[in-house]
Amino acid sequence: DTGSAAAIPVNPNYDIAYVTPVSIGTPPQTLHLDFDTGSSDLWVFSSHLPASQIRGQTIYVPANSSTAKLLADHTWSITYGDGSASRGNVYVDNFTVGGLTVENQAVQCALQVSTSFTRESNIDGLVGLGFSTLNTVVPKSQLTFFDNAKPHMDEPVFTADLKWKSEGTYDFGFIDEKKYTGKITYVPVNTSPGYWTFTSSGYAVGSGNFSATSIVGIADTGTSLVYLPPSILTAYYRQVEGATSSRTYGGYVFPCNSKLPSFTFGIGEARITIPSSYISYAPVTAGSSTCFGGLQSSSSLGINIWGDVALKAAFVVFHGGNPPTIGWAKK
Ligand SMILES: CC[C@H](C)[C@H](NC(=O)[C@H](C)NC(=O)[C@@H](CCSC)NC[C@@H](N)Cc1ccccc1)C(=O)O
Repeated sequence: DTGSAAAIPVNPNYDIAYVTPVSIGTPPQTLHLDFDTGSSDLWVFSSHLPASQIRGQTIYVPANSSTAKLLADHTWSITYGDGSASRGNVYVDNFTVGGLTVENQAVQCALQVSTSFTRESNIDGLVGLGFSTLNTVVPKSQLTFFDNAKPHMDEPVFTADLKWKSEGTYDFGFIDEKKYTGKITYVPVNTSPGYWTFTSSGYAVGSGNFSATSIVGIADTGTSLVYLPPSILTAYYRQVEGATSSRTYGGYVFPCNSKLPSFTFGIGEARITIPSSYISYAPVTAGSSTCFGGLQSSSSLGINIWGDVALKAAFVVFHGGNPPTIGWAKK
């Protein structure tokens, strides 16, 4: 089997996150979920949520699905790096993404979501595509959609073709040669942290020379920005007129009309270049002439994150073989 579905920016002006339409249950209920390689819970806004926590999201109503079954006495509770959180109970139901169906997929129904989820009216939940060891369901942890679908897939892979301010694609079970140029460079993945953790071979700022240095980080489709060690940030923003690290805004900001260099990172011998337009991320507040950078420091996270700002500069293959690997290509 294979599947292919759109990755749609939730906001027309800034790539805060991408959502993908999925069908759950019988008759199918369509929700728009944030496919997130940085976590492993599939959870949805549901009919169990208090109305006060719903602001325009589409909810999953298990009672309206003839194939929904409660997973009795199972609960979940998750927290994310940005401090957001959610928790609830668990059903299993039919789950379809772009024509690829998994029966008896664990669908975690929210009974409580934190305010940042309530505020994001275009995200109806998350589909965790990390390793199932990260799943928070107790007493028995559940498998991700990818782990459930893998045995039925033509190939045990999914690919991310995210795009700057436009609609991209997630493909499941096949690699679409039309979506990239040149060759795909695969590097090993360390699965023990539960994320798609890999080592980049170094970086370059603009047209400067390449600095060969190992950068261990995670490929996280559910994180908007790129978070890297402070020394790399200093090297980058030193080249940006008026750039400062702002305590007020919690990161590097600069005048929106400043000229920004591109940023290149290494995947083995290969090089992926993030255009400067991706790094001038957004005004700090609507209409401001001060912009927030798409590259920020990872020092407060304790982990480097290659989020959407980097992923949308490439075609990325999440290969779930034995052992798993991650592949990067230009496009
Ligand atoms: C503070 C929580 C720490 C980071 C840790 N949680 C995690 O690692 C979870 C699974 N993953 C995440 O918090 C991050 C990876 C960060 S590593 C510090 N990825 C998922 C996140 N972008 C999902 C999201 C999407 C939209 C809106 C908000 C959040 C834990 O539970 O211990």
